[in-house]
Amino acid sequence: MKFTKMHGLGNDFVVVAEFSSVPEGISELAQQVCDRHFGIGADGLVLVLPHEQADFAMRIFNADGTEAEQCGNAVRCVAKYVYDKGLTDRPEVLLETRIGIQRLQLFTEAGQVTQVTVDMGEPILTAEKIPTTAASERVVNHQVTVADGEFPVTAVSMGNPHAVIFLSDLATVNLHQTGPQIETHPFFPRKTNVEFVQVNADDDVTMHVWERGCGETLACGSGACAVVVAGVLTGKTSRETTVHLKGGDLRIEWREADNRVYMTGPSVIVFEGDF
Ligand SMILES: N[C@H](CCC[C@H](N)C(=O)O)C(=O)O
Repeated sequence: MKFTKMHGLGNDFVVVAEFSSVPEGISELAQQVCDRHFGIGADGLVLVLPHEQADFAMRIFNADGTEAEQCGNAVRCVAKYVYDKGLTDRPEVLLETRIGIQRLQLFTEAGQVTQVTVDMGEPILTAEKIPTTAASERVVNHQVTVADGEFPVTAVSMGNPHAVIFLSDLATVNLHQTGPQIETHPFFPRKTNVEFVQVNADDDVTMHVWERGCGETLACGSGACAVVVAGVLTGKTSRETTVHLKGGDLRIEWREADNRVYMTGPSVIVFEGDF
C-alpha cells in the first residue's frame, strides 16, 4: 500500500489514496499504521477517496482506530496532496467529509500548496445528546468534576466534540493526567477532544490539546476552531484570533455574516513509502 506521510503543524497523518471505498478492517489498519514503534507512526490514517458530487472525499481514523467526524489539519493535508500530485489544478477544492462538503482555498508557491483556508462549517452549540442538559441548552463554563478537580468546560462541536477549558496559566494543568479524565467523562457520550487555553490578548491565545483517540497532539485544527467559538461565547476572544499551538499557529475566523468558522494554516509532505 503506497502512502504519503504528512503533517499540519506537527499533527501527523499517513495519507492513502489507494482505495475507492473504506476497506474492511480499517480500524485495525489505522492502529497498525499509526503505531510509532511497530508501524509508520502518526496521529491518524487519512483516506482520500473519489466522490460523485465533490472533487474528493476524506475519511479520518484516529490512532486508536476510531473514526472521527472531522479533522481540520488532515483536510489541509488532503488539499496539498491532491494539488501537488496533480489530481487537481484548481485553487479551490470541494472535499466531502462526514460533516458534509467543505470548501478549501489553496495558496501555492512554485506550483505547490503552502497554505490552505478551510471552511470548517457552522459550530454546533446546542448540547444535544449531552446528558443532564436540555437539548437546546448551550454548555458554557459548565463545571465538570474529575479526579484532578473541577474544570469549567465550554462544549463546542465542529462535527467532532470539543471541551474547551480556559485557564489563567497553562502550566498549572497536567495534560497527560487530566486530559484523559475529561476525554472519557460520562458528560460526553461520544467522548471528547480536550483543549486547555490561556488567553494572551483578545485576538491571541495559546492552546494545548488532548485529542480523543490520539492523546496529546502538537496541533488540532477543529480544536482551534472550537476554542475561538468558545472564546467568543465567554467574552474572552474576538471572532478573528490567532491560536498558538505547540506545532505552530493557526488563524481562525468565526465569521458573523454566515456563522461559519474559517481556519488558515500550512500543510507539509514529509516522505512517501510503501506499507
Ligand atoms: N481526534 C479527533 C480527530 C482529529 C482532529 C484534529 N486532529 C484536527 O486537526 O481537527 C477526534 O476524534 O475528534
